[in-house]
Amino acid sequence: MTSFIPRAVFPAQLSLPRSYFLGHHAAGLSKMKTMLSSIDLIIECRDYRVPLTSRNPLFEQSLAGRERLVIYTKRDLGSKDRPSDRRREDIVRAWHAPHPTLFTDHKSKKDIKTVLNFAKDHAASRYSLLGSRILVVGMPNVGKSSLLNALRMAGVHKAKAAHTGAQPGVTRKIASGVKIVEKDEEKGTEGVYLVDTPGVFVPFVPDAEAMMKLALVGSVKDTIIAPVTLCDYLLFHINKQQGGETWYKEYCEPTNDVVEFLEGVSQKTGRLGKGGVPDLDASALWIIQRWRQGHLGTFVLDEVEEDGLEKKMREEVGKQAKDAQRARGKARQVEAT
Ligand SMILES: Nc1nc2c(ncn2[C@@H]2O[C@H](COP(=O)(O)OP(=O)(O)OP(=O)(O)O)[C@@H](O)[C@H]2O)c(=O)[nH]1
Repeated sequence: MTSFIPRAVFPAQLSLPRSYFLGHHAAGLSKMKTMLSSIDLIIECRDYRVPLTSRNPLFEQSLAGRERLVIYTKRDLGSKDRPSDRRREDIVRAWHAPHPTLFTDHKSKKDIKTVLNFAKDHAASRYSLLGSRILVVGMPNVGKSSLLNALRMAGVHKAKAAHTGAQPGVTRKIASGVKIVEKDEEKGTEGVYLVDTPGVFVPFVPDAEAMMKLALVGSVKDTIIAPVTLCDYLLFHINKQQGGETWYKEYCEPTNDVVEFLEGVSQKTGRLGKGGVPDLDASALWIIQRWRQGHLGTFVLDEVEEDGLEKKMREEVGKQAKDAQRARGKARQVEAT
């Protein structure tokens, strides 16, 4: 029996859209900037599965110089607490130093308690008559509202205050602060309030692969990239994981062919169109959702290396320089006409 060899590279996707910066992203960001003077701490949420691709230079520029806690959400979808997971987390922590970094699963009481304690200690370290105000920012669908709800439940035992959903763009407006820690008269501390914000997408996605990663983790609406293409990219990643080809054995033999894979899924799950023809789009969307719920392996899509963040920042600077050069060129053309 020949052993299965996964694809080493994913074919270039030249026609894929590479922008998703919407009106409410821009509006949310400008509103955030106007609020900064009344904010004591920023919690920047990032998706655990894309620690590099989810870096948003807009937050770096707008929130620079502010105290920040970086939280990697959805840890349950990317980690199994293997030594390799912990090594990766150490690298990511070092990237953000001196900003502190935490990793959370919104359903883990322990993780939520850690964030809550951080917020309490931070508030206690600086007295403010109005209480401490924390702004929660991050890419669309990263789990900001879920984190807020979990902190509120753990801190003041109150039910959901923010709407959550599986597609990006659920939060469209900046709400008023939601209490997560009560005022404590004995300790002389005021309450802690969290301000939820709309997700803000990156202004420019460097390549098609980054766009597919952001779409897979749910930062981009599912209508933007063809489901079969996205599922093919997911299959590529599943096959790269140790033993990944066995995770879909109920649908088909190990394969690098997305159509063969999706035909197996269609047959097995009854996703068939007229005349029993496999419905590949519906099967692809279903598989992507299964992965997002943690049913098809838990792994990270980005390569995490010690100098990874530095490389990514150099790319961003290079891109900004190119944009500036292009803008100067255009300005010269206009002047000459
Ligand atoms: N498995 C898992 N799912 C999570 C976690 N946090 C959030 N989610 C899910 O991710 C989806 C998006 O969560 P939201 O809290 O609505 O995300 P958001 O960042 O507020 O989204 P926008 O309003 O689009 O900016 C929901 O389906 C949540 O249930 C987590 O830690 N683990």
